[in-house]
This record gives sequence, C-alpha cells and structure tokens, in this order.
Amino acid sequence: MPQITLSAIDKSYESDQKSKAVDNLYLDIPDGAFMCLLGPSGCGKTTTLRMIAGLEQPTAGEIRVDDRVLDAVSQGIFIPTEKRQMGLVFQSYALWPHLTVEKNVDFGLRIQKVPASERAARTDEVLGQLRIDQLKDRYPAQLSGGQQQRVALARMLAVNPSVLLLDEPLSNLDARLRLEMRAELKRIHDRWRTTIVFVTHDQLEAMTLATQVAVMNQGVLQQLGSPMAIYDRPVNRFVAEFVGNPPMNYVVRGESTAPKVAASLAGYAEARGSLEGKVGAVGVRPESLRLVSSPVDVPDGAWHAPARLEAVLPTGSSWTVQLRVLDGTFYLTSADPVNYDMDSDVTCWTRATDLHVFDDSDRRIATYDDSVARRRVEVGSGA
Ligand SMILES: Nc1ncnc2c1ncn2[C@@H]1O[C@H](COP(=O)(O)OP(=O)(O)OP(=O)(O)O)[C@@H](O)[C@H]1O
Repeated sequence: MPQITLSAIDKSYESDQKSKAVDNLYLDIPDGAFMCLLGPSGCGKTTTLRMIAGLEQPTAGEIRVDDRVLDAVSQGIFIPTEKRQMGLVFQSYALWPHLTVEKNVDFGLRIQKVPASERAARTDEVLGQLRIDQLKDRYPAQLSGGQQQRVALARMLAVNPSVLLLDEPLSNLDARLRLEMRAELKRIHDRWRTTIVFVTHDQLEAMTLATQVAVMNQGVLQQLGSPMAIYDRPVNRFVAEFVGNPPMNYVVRGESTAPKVAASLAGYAEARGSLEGKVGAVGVRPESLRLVSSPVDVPDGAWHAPARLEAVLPTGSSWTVQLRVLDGTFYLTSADPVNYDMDSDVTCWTRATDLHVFDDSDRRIATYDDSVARRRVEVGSGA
C-alpha cells in the first residue's frame, strides 16, 4: 500500500488569482491511513482531493505516491487521472443509467481488463459485502440515493484500488444509513488496509472514521493528528471551536462579550500553570463543566464561579444545559439528568486539567493539559 506525500502545494483558480484555494500544504498520508480532510465549506478540502486524484493541477508543489512523482509543477510533470490507479467516489456518484447494478460494477473491472472468468465472482463478492446483491438487476433510477452510493462504492472496491478517494460520499444518506455506511467503510478499511482519503465537513464523521484528521481553514492546514489528539489538544482557536458538539466554551481576555468570566478563568489558568501574563483565552468543553449547589461542594483546587441555569435541553440520551456564568453564556453537557430547576442559582466548576489554554494569538499554550494523565487521574479518583 502506498504513502501519499504532498509538499508545498499551492492552488489558485484562474477565476480568482488573488486568494489561494490551498496554501502551502504539506501532508503525509501514511500507508493504510484513513485520512479525513475536515473543515468548513470552501476551506480547500475538495480541491486537495481533486489534486491527489489528478482532476486538478496544483499551481505549485509536488505530489508523490511512494517514490512515484504524480505532480511536480517546477518540472512540468503531471500524471493524468487514469494512470494514478486511485478509486474515486464523489458526492454525485455518476453511475451509468443504462446499466444494471451488476453491470455498473462489472464495468470498472472491464476497464481494468480483468478476465471475464474472474469478473463475475469479484462482482458478486463486493455486492454481497455492501449488502446490495439483491439489487443487482435494477437500474440506477430504481435505487434510493443511499443504494446508489453503495453501488458507487462497490464499483470502486471491485477493482481493489490501492488508494480510495471519497468526497462526502455519505452526504445523501439518512441518519441510520449513514451510520451503517460508516461502519461499512471502517470494515472495508480494516479488512483491506486500503489507504483512504475522505473529505467531510462533518466533524463527527471525521472523528468516528479517521485514523488521522487534517483540519483545514481557508486553504491552510491547521492541525494534523489522531481524532483524540485533535479533540484533546487543539492547537488553536479554530480547531478548538470547530471540533466538538456542542462547541467548546471559549472566552477571550479583553473581549467585551464576557470580560468577568474571561478574567476569572484566565487568572486561574495563569496561577495554576505558572503562566503569568501569557494567557489570552481559555476554553472548556461542555462535558468538562459540572454543577453543584454551593461553592463548598467544589473539589479542592478546582475553578468555580456562580452560575444561573437558563435552560435544560434534553437530547434523549444526554442533557445540554445553558448557563449564565458570571457575565458569559456557557453550555454544559451531562450524561445524567440535571436536578436543578430553571433559573436556579448554582455553582459551576471544572478542573485545571480540563482547561484549554491559549495565548493572545489564540495558539495553544502547552500546560497541564496532557489528556492521558487527565484520564488516569479521573479514573483514579472515581470522577
Ligand atoms: N473550479 C473553481 N473555480 C474557481 N474557484 C474554485 C473552484 N473550485 C473551488 N473554488 C474555490 O476554492 C476554494 C476551496 O474550494 P473547495 O471546493 O476545495 O472547498 P471545500 O472545503 O471542499 O468546500 P465544500 O465543502 O463546500 O465543497 C473556495 O473558495 C472555492 O470557491
């Protein structure tokens, strides 16, 4: 299986030379990785995938698969899509309308000149794996969006691509089918160890599927890491707020929206972390906040502040609580029912180890935030 390497990749479109769709991107996609390119609309994810596929040419930089150069702008090298041996599935699945499901899957194998004797067996195998074998005599127009997406995936998988490039391939599915297909993709990846590059703007999808997540914003790679590393140690404000649902509570010192709570959290973080004068902003994930009736119930050393319970929003399996904490609005999530009435005056607290601490430029300051240590402490204390 191959490793894909992007070096110093720039991409500007002719219609918009001023801004770069992708800006100085360095990305190593290791052999057998399930890499999710994650970010908001317009951040350059699809452009990156299309460059790997050979559907777009970079404006500068180099793309390699192992030692094979696919693009090298300075040397005028560009290997066309059909010679890259990558499987592609896009949001629109482009099935042949006049061919049945079986023939659509068989088509890819014919193009690859797989002998007829092997084709039928291979087609049956992938149709079975994706649980669409009972649909094999239908035409695309007779299928639901989700079934069409599965046929598109089957067509790709049939030819055993060494790299699978997927652009929001689950976007048209309902919640249940999406979940099923995520599991399916994970199984495919586990079984074949195919290198997968997967574009999504859905952070939950990225967190559940990826071995590695590349978070992008405005054409620039913000952070590359495992889903847990991205969640536990976001490198800047953008990543901190983009990953997580509900989003991280984030307060900035000197900003007019919640100066008191910002000053309280920043002052506490500085004192606990020997960071005097360095803290510009502090984030707390909703699941890291806790409520008690009175400050005397707060564990020693934890940060706390008076809070008013403004609303409780049950989701069915958990509770989201809107709180007024000093002068700021915070969200808390709880797996247990919340035993306070609306407008109750309570105390909100969190541990120092659960704070995400950033400097004036919204860049993370390495501090007492080691997530592994934190979990050990929590397991040990029974919290
Ligand atoms: N063919 C094109 N011509 C001109 N500009 C383009 C073209 N394709 C994309 N862009 C611009 O490049 C930037 C990145 O677009 P891209 O499609 O890569 O983002 P994305 O993160 O995949 O977004 P989405 O999730 O909405 O698909 C955007 O500003 C977009 O408007």
